[in-house]
Amino acid sequence: MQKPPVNSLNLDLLVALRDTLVKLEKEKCKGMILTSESPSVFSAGLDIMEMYRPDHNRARKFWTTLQDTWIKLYSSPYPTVAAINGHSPAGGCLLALSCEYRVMVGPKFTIGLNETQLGIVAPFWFQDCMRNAIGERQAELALTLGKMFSVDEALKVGLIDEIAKDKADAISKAEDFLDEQSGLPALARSTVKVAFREATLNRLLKNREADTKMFLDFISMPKVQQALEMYMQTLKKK
Ligand SMILES: CC/C=C\C/C=C\C/C=C\CC/C=C/CC(=O)SCCNC(=O)CCNC(=O)[C@H](O)C(C)(C)COP(=O)(O)OP(=O)(O)OC[C@H]1O[C@@H](n2cnc3c(N)ncnc32)[C@H](O)[C@@H]1OP(=O)(O)O
Repeated sequence: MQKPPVNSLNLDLLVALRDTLVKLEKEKCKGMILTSESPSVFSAGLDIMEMYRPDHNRARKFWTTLQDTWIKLYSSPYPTVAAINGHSPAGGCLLALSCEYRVMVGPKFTIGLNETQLGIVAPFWFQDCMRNAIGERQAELALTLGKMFSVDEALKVGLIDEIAKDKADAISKAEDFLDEQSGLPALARSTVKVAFREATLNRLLKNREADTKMFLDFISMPKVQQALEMYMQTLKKK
């Protein structure tokens, strides 16, 4: 990802990510490493400006493109690794959680689904991804708190799989994971992957329109708009 300054996921970046994932699958990609050009941010999550005083049609397109991107990434037949070389809140954490393996550069960055702290709610499929990675108990604690984990905490709870000392080390560890996968029969590998992920995927696939409506209704609430405005101001003042 290369959208300065913080790889916030706006409609354009989501379209680019989705189209890349579609292309990789078509071209029978053998494996993908998702990382960031920024030296300190993997992705700042959804672009707040897409949710603040939105145009209804654009907001719908934004959300359905996010759904498409997640479905493609989460169900990809080829192996995927997130080399998390910077902070990774909210939607950034979702991207990392949707890969099969996570290597994060330590020690100073943070990762987590922090939505509750912002007065918004992590959608059920964000929550499912966290639950699948760290288990029911830890996911409930993390999501109700909107907890941002340090790299050490993330490793301890199973949110990431390995710590790297810098980006090059993260890429090297990610390549080791892909090398291990490349020795396996591809169809057997992807069938097992999809079987593990099917229930989570189907939950969104069967409820896409309801999920979209919930998002549009939620961001239309004056209280949510106020919370987003205050949050944007805090970020800008900083
Ligand atoms: C009852 C209802 C039931 C169900 C609900 C149904 C649906 C739910 C509805 C909605 C759910 C929506 C889900 C949202 C998930 C998200 O992803 S929300 C986004 C959360 N992201 C964050 O909280 C991260 C915010 N950013 C940061 O913490 C820091 O920027 C970060 C640590 C990433 C980097 O710090 P630093 O390097 O110091 O950079 P700056 O903070 O100085 O930022 C640089 C400029 O970038 C702007 N910016 C940062 N983040 C965002 C962002 N997410 N969107 C847009 N813009 C962002 C920041 O303002 C700075 O701009 P400036 O240069 O000042 O103009």
